[in-house]
Amino acid sequence: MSETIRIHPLVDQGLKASSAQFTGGTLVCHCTERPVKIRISSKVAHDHVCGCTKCWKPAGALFSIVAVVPRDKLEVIENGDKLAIVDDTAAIQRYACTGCGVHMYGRIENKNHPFYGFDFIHPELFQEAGWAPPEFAAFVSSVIESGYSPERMGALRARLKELGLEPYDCLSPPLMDAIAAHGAKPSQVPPP
Ligand SMILES: N[C@@H](CCC(=O)N[C@@H](CS)C(=O)NCC(=O)O)C(=O)O
Ligand SMILES: [Zn+2]
Ligand SMILES: [Zn+2]
Repeated sequence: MSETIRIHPLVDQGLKASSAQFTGGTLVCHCTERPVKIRISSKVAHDHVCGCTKCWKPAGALFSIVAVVPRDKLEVIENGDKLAIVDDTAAIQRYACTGCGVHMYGRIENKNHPFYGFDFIHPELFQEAGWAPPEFAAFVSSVIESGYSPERMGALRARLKELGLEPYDCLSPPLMDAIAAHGAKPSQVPPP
């Protein structure tokens, strides 16, 4: 009997469709008292599951769900005094709630970073439904760093494909191309 591989509770039963009406909403942390609330006035883009050790995931999940929004479309609206940066040396400064530990958003302050201008959020924290579901799986091999058995990686990648989440060990090819294009020097290769 094949064992069930749990990716994330919102992914394991199949992905929920996005709604054309979704244009943003409110992210809420897990605190029962004085929850942190963040207003997002935008759709989410590049939603994906991430297997890296740095992204916040709920208990029991192997992957996080992460998407981006323009940084000027994100506003902390309640209890922002509870937020603290997890690691201020990381490229993405992740703001976590000091009450419940949930990461509310990640921000890039380096203006030369290819993704400067975008904040990283966990759309499962939206009060509202309808956000675009994950499109691919990033940093898949990184789950081994969290203790996942290397022998089970074949089954894990097969399960991700079954869910429609193509597995990559870094980001997806279009995002990797965007990063490379950002760092490209004037043309040293013949044009196509
Ligand atoms: N293998 C590493 C990968 C960490 C990593 O590079 N994470 C990516 C995806 S979230 C990233 O962009 N990190 C930038 C940062 O964390 O500041 C781990 O699992 O800790
Ligand atoms: Zn909290
Ligand atoms: Zn990550």
